[in-house]
Amino acid sequence: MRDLWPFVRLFWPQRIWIAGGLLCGLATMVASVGLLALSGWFLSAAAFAGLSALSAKEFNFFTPSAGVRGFAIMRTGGRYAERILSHEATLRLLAALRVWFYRALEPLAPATLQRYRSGDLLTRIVNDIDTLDNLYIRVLLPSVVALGVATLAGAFLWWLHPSLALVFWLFVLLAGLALPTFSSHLGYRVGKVMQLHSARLRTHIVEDVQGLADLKVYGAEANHRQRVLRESEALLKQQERMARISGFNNAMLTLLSGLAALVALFIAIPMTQAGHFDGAMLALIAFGILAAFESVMPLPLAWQYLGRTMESARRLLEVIRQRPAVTFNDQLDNMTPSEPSISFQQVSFTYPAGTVALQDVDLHIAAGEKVAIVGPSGSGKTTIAHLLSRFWDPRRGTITIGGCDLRHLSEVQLRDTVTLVSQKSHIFCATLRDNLLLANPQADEATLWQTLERAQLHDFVKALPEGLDTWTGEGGSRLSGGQARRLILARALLKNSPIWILDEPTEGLDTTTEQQFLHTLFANMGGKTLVLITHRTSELARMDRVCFMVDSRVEAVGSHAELIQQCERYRRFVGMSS
Ligand SMILES: Nc1ncnc2c1ncn2[C@@H]1O[C@H](COP(=O)(O)OP(=O)(O)OP(=O)(O)O)[C@@H](O)[C@H]1O
Repeated sequence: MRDLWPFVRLFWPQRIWIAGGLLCGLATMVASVGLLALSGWFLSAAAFAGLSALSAKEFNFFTPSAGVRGFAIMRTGGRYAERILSHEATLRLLAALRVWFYRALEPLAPATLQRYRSGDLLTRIVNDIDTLDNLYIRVLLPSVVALGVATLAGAFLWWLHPSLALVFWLFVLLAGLALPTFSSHLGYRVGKVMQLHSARLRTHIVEDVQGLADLKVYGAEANHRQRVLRESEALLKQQERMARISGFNNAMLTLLSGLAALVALFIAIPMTQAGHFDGAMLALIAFGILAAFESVMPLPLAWQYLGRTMESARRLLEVIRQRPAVTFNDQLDNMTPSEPSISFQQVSFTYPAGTVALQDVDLHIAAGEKVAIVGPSGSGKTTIAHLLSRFWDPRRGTITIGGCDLRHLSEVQLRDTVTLVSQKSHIFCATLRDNLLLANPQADEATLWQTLERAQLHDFVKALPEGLDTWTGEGGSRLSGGQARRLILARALLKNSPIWILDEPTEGLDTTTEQQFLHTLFANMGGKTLVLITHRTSELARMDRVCFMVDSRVEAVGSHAELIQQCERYRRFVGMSS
């Protein structure tokens, strides 16, 4: 239950809508009970009155029929208002929950979120948050309405005779408390397991759809289909169990409401004979009890789904209670880097999984310098880019930009100073314009076209029928590799930060496109500081210096020519024999 408290706090801003929904729900139910009870009494009383001409003449038809009409109108109006208010409350709660969860996710990206599969995260954001809806619409609303109706109906029966109220409350307690407790006990585990299977099923499906091309190529579709089928069958089994519990609940509820009316009649009949009230009141009591039980009907289902709701709450909290790999202190924006120089002093870093990625790295890059970082695969090059972007902090040592420790810069300052372009840079499934404006939302039309010109994309975009409003497709799938790289470069140009880190920006491009891309890049560098991480050796002579990394350490730093002269390993790395 503790897991639900953080979510209950999110309900507070929507209290007006929630309270409105609850009040209208209660009014509707009271009107329903009143309508059925009064109608029953009216018909019976009219029948009794019709037995003699005198009593028929004296019988007041108008007040009860006005009451029946009044209750009918109140029930219809109340239901309409209740639906509107509770839908409004639910949608607002959903929006608040999604925004709250997304905000909590942001500081966890990218380091901590690597632990989760994308399908799993999607399920948490969509399904688990939807399931939390149950808390208001299926638990809170029916519970409050049932409590209100049971109190009011019981008070009325007490006024008729206390024993009638006691019988009614006894059966209400059985149906509204004992049965839900029992079914929540039965449904708790089933609900939990059901939520788990449904999350797994979605994760598998998302993953399989993403990797469908590879599954086809390797003929592994059948295996993966089996995996989805197995998960689907496991989910169906749990759904079947849940349906059986629901069926049992419904049967018990009908039995208990019938028994309550029967026992009440059993007590009330002698009272009519003793002259406590007339015979028509028997219809009012029986119909009133049956109608009041309708408010108790949704309770077992609500409690039965509580397991599912709590499992969803647990899954959401599990993600957002993770500690971010880095925390920015945005109070610290009084420190400003004096110049775009970079310094790594004795920096060591180990990934949480235990892989040592950097050891005692010392590297100093002057403002405006262009430095390539090269080395065998796994030597720690990308880790340098990630530490400079503060996706992680070093375990030991200090990284400074313009003399400021990276940990003393606010996030805004750091992002304004350093732009990271990598082969994994994401192209959003949106228009070309949206993808560009991401870097600078204020950029006007003329600036966008100038930037495209600088990135050599101008002619391509101009020839498109929809120009800047052309859709890029998922991950830029409607663009060629070279166009996608240039779009990412254009985005970096729009950002115009003084330090650029490019991690394998030409990966996957053919030599001609790569040359064109690098040409565009160098033409646009101006006085920026450039850190270029690359496997390609063709451009190294154009760089001011090269940092050669081997086994998580800096092996040598110098100009390409110097390293060729001085470092045997470097010579071998660039493919030159000594
Ligand atoms: N997120 C991560 N979690 C755990 N280990 C990681 C992670 N990223 C990288 N590593 C490990 O850290 C080491 C350095 O990786 P890094 O990506 O920095 O190397 P690299 O030189 O850029 O390699 P490549 O040239 O293949 O891209 C490798 O052994 C790698 O397996």
